[in-house]
Amino acid sequence: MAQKLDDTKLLFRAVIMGPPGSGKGTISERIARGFGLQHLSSGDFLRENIASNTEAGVLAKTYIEKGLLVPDHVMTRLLLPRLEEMTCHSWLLDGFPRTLAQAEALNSSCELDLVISLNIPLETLKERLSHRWIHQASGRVYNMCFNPPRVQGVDDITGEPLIQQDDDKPEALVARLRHYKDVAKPVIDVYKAKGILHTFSDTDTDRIWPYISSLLSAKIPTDIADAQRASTH
Ligand SMILES: Nc1nc2c(ncn2[C@@H]2O[C@H](COP(=O)(O)OP(=O)(O)OP(=O)(O)O)[C@@H](O)[C@H]2O)c(=O)[nH]1
Ligand SMILES: Nc1ncnc2c1ncn2[C@@H]1O[C@H](COP(=O)(O)OP(=O)(O)O)[C@@H](O)[C@H]1O
Repeated sequence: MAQKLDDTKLLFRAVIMGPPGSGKGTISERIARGFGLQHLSSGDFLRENIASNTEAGVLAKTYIEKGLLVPDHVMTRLLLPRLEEMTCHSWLLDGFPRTLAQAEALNSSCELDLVISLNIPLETLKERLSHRWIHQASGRVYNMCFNPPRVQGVDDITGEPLIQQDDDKPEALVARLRHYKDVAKPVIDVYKAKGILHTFSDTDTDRIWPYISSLLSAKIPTDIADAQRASTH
């Protein structure tokens, strides 16, 4: 159950996991909008740190540029203090934890209520990522078929050009997916053993979403969702 802080406030802490392209970012945005959870994306947070040249950002950049995961101690040093600042908020973590060591560090700092795991077929992932374009500065994601920008090739908010990432190319993607599976399996096993794992399998985000939405509606009382929405907007 959600952690009780005082008589009026309940907090809800969730994690969303899934391979690259599984729709974590897309679903996280819907959850943030619909249920008022603060969306915390490790990728966005790293990009912010890189853009503002923090010590951790400079270090993380050297790994990301090589297509590697950022070391666990760098990730936990970055993310855990951020979570500690959010003691009064309900949140949804996207992209963290990715490894068993990160899951253990998170475990010792807070109690999770729910883990959503997206299980999407390989062919679907390849197809989606080959159509993915992003606005690099903000991390905003588009898909030329599923959610195209209003003007082709241009970010809706800033009007700046969109780019396609090298690691969304098919050869790089297969290696990334294999790596994801190896690293994520023990993390998924931990959450399964805790009884908080919910796995969703389909080729389509729009078909998965109603199930996630009703799960969250059952777990997050309406008044809490309303209060969270009011405090995040
Ligand atoms: N065709 C199609 N595309 C989708 C669907 N759901 C998401 N997408 C698109 O697929 C791409 C990947 O979705 P994201 O939400 O970025 O996935 P992610 O899991 O956050 O990906 P990473 O950032 O690589 O971890 C984006 O271009 C989405 O717009 C869907 O149901 N159908
Ligand atoms: N929890 C994490 N542990 C290690 N590295 C991470 C983590 N989250 C993000 N990263 C690094 O940041 C990069 C960008 O992350 P993200 O935007 O989630 O994109 P993707 O899921 O496509 O790899 C990752 O490829 C990885 O190098």
